[in-house]
Amino acid sequence: MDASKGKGFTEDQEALVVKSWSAMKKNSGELGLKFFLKIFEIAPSAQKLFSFLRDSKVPLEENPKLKPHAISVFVMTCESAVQLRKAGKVTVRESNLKRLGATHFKYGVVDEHFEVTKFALLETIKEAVPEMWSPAMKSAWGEAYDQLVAAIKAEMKPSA
Ligand code: HEM
Repeated sequence: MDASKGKGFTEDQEALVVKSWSAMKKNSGELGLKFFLKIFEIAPSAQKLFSFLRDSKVPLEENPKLKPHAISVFVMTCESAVQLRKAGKVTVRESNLKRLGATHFKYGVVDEHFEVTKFALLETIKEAVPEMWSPAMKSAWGEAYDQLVAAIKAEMKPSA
């Protein structure tokens, strides 16, 4: 293992993330919903951040806009695992990263929300692929998520 490469993110770690995501992909809608319900169970106040939940009369679990955000978190964390191994850093296109930073800043997302979301993400994966789950898989997803969040946070400032 060469720690100077990929901030220590190894081929094995990338493979663990990619393998589990391939197994989960077909159920991503259902998983995405479960994932966000977990976040709101731990941190009910996080619901207030989402304009489409605030202004909506349909029950939370029926809101059609919730799944896409949940799936974005899964997909982008998985992509960040691939990038970490290949490039040693998260390489979401800069314009996208700037937009993501600005959006999350604007909606008032804070460190605690990212923490709760990490916990819920790992729990969701553990329940989705129990036969694959391992401490190594947990730390691979956790690290890919942390690095992605660090890149988003670095751009969390008002948009120009
Ligand atoms: C790795 C972590 C995350 C990723 C990849 C992510 C991704 C995204 C994406 C792609 C959007 C669409 C808007 C845009 O592209 O600018 C978005 C919007 C948003 N995200 Fe996230 N997000 C993450 C974490 C979080 C967390 C932890 C929260 C709060 C619990 C959150 C709350 C929001 C809100 C409130 C919006 C705006 C939704 C609206 O239109 O009302 N995000 N996010």
